[in-house]
Amino acid sequence: MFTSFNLLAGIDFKTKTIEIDETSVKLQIWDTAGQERFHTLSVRYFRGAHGIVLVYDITNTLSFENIAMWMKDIKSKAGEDVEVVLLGNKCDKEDERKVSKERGEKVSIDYLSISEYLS
Ligand SMILES: Nc1nc2c(ncn2[C@@H]2O[C@H](COP(=O)(O)OP(=O)(O)OP(=O)(O)O)[C@@H](O)[C@H]2O)c(=O)[nH]1
Repeated sequence: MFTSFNLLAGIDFKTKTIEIDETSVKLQIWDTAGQERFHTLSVRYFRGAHGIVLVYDITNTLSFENIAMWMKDIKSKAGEDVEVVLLGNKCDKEDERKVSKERGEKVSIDYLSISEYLS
């Protein structure tokens, strides 16, 4: 279970402790808003991150097009060793898909297709 704190409008902070190879690992997860009005604020949290998960909505072309902007910011503001994963969300809505799997896969980072509802 996640312990969740809503620090500011547009930023959620969650912690979770998991076991990996009998070692206890505490995850700190910053959930920043994708909306334009929170963009500058969200980018501040890139610095010091070990991993960044970018999520777009497969039924919304604009949300995919925004990924390029986020990648640019990650390149300039996050550390060089940061791991980036791209998730195409809402794959339960295949009939409403606007962004092809191929477009998602063309972005040169790890790509996965997911659904919050089918997990
Ligand atoms: N069908 C479907 N709906 C989803 C899925 N994931 C999220 N939603 C819906 O999409 C809407 C937005 O979800 P949020 O989790 O608020 O999205 P968000 O990316 O955190 O939004 P921001 O933080 O404002 O950028 C909600 O109505 C969710 O119920 C999914 O996998 N499938």
